[in-house]
Amino acid sequence: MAVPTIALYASPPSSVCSTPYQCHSHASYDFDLNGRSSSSSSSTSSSSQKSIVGGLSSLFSSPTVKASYSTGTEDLGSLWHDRGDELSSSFRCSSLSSSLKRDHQSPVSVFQGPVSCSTSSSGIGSYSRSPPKRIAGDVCSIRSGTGGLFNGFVRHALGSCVDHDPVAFQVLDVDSRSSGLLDELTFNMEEGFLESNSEPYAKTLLLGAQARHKIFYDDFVVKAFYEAEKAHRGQVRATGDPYLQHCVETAVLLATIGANSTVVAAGLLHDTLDDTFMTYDYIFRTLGAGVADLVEGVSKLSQLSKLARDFDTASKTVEADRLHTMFLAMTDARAVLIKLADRLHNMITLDALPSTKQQRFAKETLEIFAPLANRLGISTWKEQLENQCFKHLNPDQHNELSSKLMDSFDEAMITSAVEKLEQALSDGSVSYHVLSGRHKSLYSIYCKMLKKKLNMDEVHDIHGLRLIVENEEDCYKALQVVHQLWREVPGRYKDYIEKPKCNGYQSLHTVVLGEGMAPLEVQIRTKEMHLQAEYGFAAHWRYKENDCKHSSFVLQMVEWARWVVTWQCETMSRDQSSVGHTESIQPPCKFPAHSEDCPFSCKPDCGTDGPVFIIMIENDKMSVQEFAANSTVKDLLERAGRGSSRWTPYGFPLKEELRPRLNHEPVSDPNCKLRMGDVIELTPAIPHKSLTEYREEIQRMYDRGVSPLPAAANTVVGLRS
Ligand SMILES: Nc1nc2c(ncn2[C@@H]2O[C@H](COP(=O)(O)OP(=O)(O)OP(=O)(O)O)[C@@H](O)[C@H]2O)c(=O)[nH]1
Ligand SMILES: Nc1ncnc2c1ncn2[C@@H]1O[C@H](COP(=O)(O)OP(=O)(O)OP(=O)(O)O)[C@@H](O)[C@H]1O
Repeated sequence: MAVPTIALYASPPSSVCSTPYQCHSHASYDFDLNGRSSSSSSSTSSSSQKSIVGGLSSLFSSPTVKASYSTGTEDLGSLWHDRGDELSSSFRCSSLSSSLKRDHQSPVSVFQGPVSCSTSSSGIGSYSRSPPKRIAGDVCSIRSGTGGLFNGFVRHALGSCVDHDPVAFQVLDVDSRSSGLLDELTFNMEEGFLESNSEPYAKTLLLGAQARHKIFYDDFVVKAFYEAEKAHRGQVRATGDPYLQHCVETAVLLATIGANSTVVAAGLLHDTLDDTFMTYDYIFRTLGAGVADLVEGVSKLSQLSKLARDFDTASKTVEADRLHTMFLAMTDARAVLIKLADRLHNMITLDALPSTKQQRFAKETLEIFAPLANRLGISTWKEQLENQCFKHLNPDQHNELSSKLMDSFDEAMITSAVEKLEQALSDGSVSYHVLSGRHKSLYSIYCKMLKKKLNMDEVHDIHGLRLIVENEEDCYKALQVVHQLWREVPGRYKDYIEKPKCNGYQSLHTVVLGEGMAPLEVQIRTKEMHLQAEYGFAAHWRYKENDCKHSSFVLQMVEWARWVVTWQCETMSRDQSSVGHTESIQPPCKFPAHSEDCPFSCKPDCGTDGPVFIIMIENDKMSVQEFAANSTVKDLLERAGRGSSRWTPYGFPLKEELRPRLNHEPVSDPNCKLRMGDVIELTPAIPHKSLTEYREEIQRMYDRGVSPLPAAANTVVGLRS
């Protein structure tokens, strides 16, 4: 019997949806890696190409049959080493200065080969099925080049995958390892030594990871594992479990979404810079720049997230939004993936912490990390993060809702509905690309009930199916099949094809009474409509964040990060044993660019470099501020009311403690340009009076026997020294 498409969601991405697929050439999706639109059509090939629609949506969709990895992580019990809170609450913690340095922008490729149009024949996972009249796939092209709209962002956010020097591109990362370029840093393996000297539990942990994902057999990953073991030896989490367990679980989560060996290795070592004596240079020497840069990126994100938590910055929507953007833009987007995996495992094991800390972490996760997962399109992580937060922040509502849902929620109903619809479509000779099902997450149900003032029975999309077909005509044919198969719920049919929503969203929606008369929402759309719904201006994350006002730069930046991360995971899931891999990798489709006249498009007047977001700390308050590209420290000081004619490059305060600090170092040149993710700490306000005048005033007060005004004394920092 054919395995239903729905089963794809239960499997790791190495076997995710593999329905061969047609990725249409479409003018509005034609975009090169540097953001330049072009009207050339995609190249085609008859060979199997992973479905952009099926693959991209299924890779990160919530599992219909519960994902196996979530059970795995929970099985391992509760681990928590509350590093965040052990750091000094001041931003002057020692690791910050190292993690915030402005170098090491290593051009590490996200991909493992040159960008080209050649066709990969691999990637047909074991869960592929044969839908009626399957539609053949073709391959989309992508061009490399330099310059263009997104360069500024892309360089920061995506590493070299957009530094498209095609020559450099070919020698980076895993290919470079295999071609021997980095021989001296990699496989003079002391692995045997490490292994024989490791703690006994280490072997068990490694075997456990290998049982869950084959990437843990990769020599490079095994080497990283033993390095992590060595670095964290003796460290325990709050539960008394070895710290290494957390590193392994983080790496398993990454492997499960299809991350490659570099990312998984960095996942294993993600805490080493902050929590152990391991240095950037050591990681660079033993595992290469790719891993070292990622670990450093994660460390930077951890520091910033801690700052935000300490200052409660993210509770304000605008600031939270800037933080999300900054996180995506300041570092390789893959570092964000690692940070998300780290946070997800920490949330799963949150019970080990005292309740006040549980609250703080849950709040921060809901404000920062769940939206980030949503924007990157990793909905399984987003849902798990939100559900965990919900459990800790609203335990009563969580308990009430989950016990109610026990009665109404029916996993098997979705599987069976998929099978029935599949059969009916086959009988009616309606072809389709992907048929998928999902159940709504507990937190999403809760939010919908709150927002629309509904009780649970009135939420009609707890069980949902989505059908992606070739063209509009098939949408309506499929709708008929659905309505013949199940009874329609009156008033719930919506034709967003004939009347698209104002954001351009198109789809047919209907609610029918499925098995046991439970409502079942069915969405039917073409693959172009689906691409817009996932990646374009009607993207689901924007639909969900409709109360946020984003600049078009930010919107498109998120689209880019999401698209590239998805691409990386898709391609890696096709070839998990990536070391030595030489086959060229191609993107799953062209970037879904906006049409020329699209009101949501990033207009050229945004400049090629978008805004920069920085963190400003002033008088014990932290804010995330947006500046135009090329702004300087001086601009920031002026905005903060600290502009001073004295602060020319040559007239900057001599005393270091009077100067603002940029990433922990006193600024020596006010014309220094601001960069995404910079942390600027302003010294207490410099009084307008000269220091001499202040000294004299204080001396006079002292002479009169009056103590100086506390405020004044506080502000005159120079007097303290
Ligand atoms: N990506 C994307 N999805 C959308 C958009 N609008 C609706 N959807 C999807 O379609 C589902 C149902 O939307 P509608 O039929 O408009 O229903 P509604 O008015 O929001 O209310 P309900 O029927 O109660 O869900 C949503 O839950 C989303 O999954 C959109 O603008 N973008
Ligand atoms: N009927 C459906 N079939 C398959 N997937 C769906 C269906 N409806 C939504 N999804 C997908 O499920 C994921 C979770 O969506 P969720 O149910 O939380 O929100 P929503 O249905 O889009 O919004 P809302 O709660 O506002 O109605 C998203 O990726 C969404 O695209």
